[in-house]
Amino acid sequence: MTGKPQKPGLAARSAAMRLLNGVTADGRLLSELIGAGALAALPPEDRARAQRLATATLRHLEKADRALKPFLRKAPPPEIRNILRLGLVEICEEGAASHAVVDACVEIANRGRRTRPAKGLVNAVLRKADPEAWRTRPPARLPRWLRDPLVAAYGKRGVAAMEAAHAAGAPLDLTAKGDPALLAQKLGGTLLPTGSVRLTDPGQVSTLPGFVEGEWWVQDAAAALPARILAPATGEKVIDLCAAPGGKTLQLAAAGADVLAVDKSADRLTRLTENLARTGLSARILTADALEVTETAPAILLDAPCSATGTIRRHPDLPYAKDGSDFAGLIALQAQLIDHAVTLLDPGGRLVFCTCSLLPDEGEVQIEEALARHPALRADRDALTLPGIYPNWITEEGGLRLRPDRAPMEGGWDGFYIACLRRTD
Ligand SMILES: C[S@@+](CC[C@H](N)C(=O)[O-])C[C@H]1O[C@@H](n2cnc3c(N)ncnc32)[C@H](O)[C@@H]1O
Repeated sequence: MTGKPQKPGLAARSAAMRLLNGVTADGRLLSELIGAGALAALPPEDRARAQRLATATLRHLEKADRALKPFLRKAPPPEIRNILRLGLVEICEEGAASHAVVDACVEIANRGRRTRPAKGLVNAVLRKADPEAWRTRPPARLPRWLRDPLVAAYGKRGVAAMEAAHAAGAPLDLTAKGDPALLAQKLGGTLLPTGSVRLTDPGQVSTLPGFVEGEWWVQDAAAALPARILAPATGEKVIDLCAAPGGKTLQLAAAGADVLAVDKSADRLTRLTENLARTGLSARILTADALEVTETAPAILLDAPCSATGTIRRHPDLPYAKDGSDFAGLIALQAQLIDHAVTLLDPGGRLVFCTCSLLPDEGEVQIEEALARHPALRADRDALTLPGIYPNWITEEGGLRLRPDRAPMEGGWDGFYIACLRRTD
């Protein structure tokens, strides 16, 4: 071995910095960066630590920028700003020992040609980190490109409440293959009124009892609702048009439906196949563009590709990796998929449309326009009446609006929009 031994925690912090730069400078999602091997060279504990640090920094990014502003005469270059953000969040939010974080951040700055000149600044600023003052600051605001349309839809107070929910993060929700009450008991979790099992401090998911045996799968409580709303009868044929990686397919199969799971991504369908194998459930799988499906069914689920803005509390990188420029294409595709799904519905059949989005263009507006285009469809409000769902969450056009700040139970849920459309001709 040559060279000085690495300071403890430095490898994880350096990797977290690379993740942070990849999101904020290159517009890549954490999942893409990690999937492409960004953490592959690290031992498992450093990998977990790097991911946790990068995620925490992104979750509190705008709050960190506001806290740093008084100490900076001018905006620092992006890489230095990210070192400051990371250090501040680790001290103030993660409760790490200040001197260790300052030393590590100075060392990280010292290692880069472009960041070296700023190591004195990093040292001086991070020494002033004040966890007490941090606690009194409001949560991170969303970037303007996303905040503006959300304020237009939900008002400033609504968006501030969502931002508080994003800052709080998310618990782990599971869907049981069998009896959820028994699963809640077995894992010491809480059974939510909607039927999901919630764990607040789960540790590593794959080591929880029943994972290997396929007794449950990870699925946010909001994401578990579309299949419950579709409520297939035993043996009923259901087409799941955008199915992978398969959380909803598993629910439909567990309910005894005869499921055709369609997705155009072969890679994502591999995960669906693995999930079916682990849980011992079955579905027919079709790798295809949903727009080319010709089979018909009395029940169709369309979990359309969308902005995923409802999942920010789990994926705080999203507001920084994206800028909304690809959303118009997604919104147009959603409308096309709805129109095609309607042609596959048997007379009297039902189509459940959903998106994990907070944007009305991918929910309320989409369904309002679909109802105008298809006079034979009606929105089935009764299908949305489930335990744990408040009547005032039902929207004017007859859909269900779920928001991260809107939940009676401890811990909130993801943002989602769900509507059940029935063919009346
Ligand atoms: C929101 S995800 C589905 C999540 C899934 N329903 C679940 O519960 O695990 C959207 C899916 O739509 C798929 N997709 C996008 N465009 C498609 C198309 N034209 N035809 C079929 N699948 C499509 C994507 O590959 C992605 O897997």
